[in-house]
Amino acid sequence: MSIKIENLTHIYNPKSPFETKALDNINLQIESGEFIGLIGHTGSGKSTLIQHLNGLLKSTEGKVIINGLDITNKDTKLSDIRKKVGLVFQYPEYQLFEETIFKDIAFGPTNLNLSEEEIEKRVKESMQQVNLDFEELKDRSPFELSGGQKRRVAIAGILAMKPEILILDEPTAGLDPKGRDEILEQINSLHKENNITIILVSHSMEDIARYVNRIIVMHKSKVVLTGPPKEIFKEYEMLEGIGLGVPQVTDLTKKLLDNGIELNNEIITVEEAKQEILKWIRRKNNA
Ligand SMILES: Nc1ncnc2c1ncn2[C@@H]1O[C@H](COP(=O)(O)OP(=O)(O)OP(=O)(O)O)[C@@H](O)[C@H]1O
Repeated sequence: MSIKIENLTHIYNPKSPFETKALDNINLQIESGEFIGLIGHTGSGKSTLIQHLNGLLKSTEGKVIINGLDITNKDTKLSDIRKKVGLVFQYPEYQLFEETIFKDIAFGPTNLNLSEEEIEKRVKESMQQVNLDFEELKDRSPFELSGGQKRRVAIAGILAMKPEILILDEPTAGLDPKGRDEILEQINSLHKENNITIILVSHSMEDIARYVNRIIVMHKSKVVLTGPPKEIFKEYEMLEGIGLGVPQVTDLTKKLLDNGIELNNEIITVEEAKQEILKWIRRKNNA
């Protein structure tokens, strides 16, 4: 499913002393199957933007078009859109409420009036997708789980709706490095295996650089950069200027380059850096 955003502006508390323009004339096109990293400093407008993608917020001006359908049009049935656009909020584990993990994940599919067999199939599948053991966990309370496991239950609940667009707002917030890597790997597999459109909201360039096809950078309610990670990281000074920076390994490479060590300046993973440095050492030894 594709997303087109045209001249989207959102003002909170208009015409009051608390008026805030959270989105200022946003224009974006996201193609079906893209894996997007949406990044920006706190308060830049990321959460406001994603809430427009399934009609949770109403635009002050502008349009949001999902697969050709204008969801800002008052005649569009938002319930149909919400079945296809799955939104995982920040700290989704706080929204778990059922007495068993099965019931929690089955909540969305049950509301779709699916058969019991289909609901069970979807709960099993979505638990597998986030690496949770169905037999071991289905009858347990979600509240007995660790923070990372609770988050996976919450994500499984959205996956069980079989969304065609999956939006995750800071899915790694508050997790330890291992938990962060696991969640990101699972999201990456979901993208590879199902080719759904994914939008991953993050503060961290490190988190998204390895996985996404394209980065959208927001700053002060506007989209200021968009492109593949390697292109975005060339805008080093601008990213520093808006408090985002680049992944540490890209930063290190730049510093080595500035000091006369000839490396490819498009490095975004530790593995790429390792290979480039080894090549440089070999060149040096052969000279
Ligand atoms: N419900 C609201 N009412 C009034 N102002 C709001 C509301 N939600 C957000 N804002 C304001 O809109 C601006 C954008 O906020 P938003 O939450 O979209 O940013 P963000 O980039 O998602 O930030 P974070 O990374 O901290 O989640 C901020 O100035 C914020 O204070």
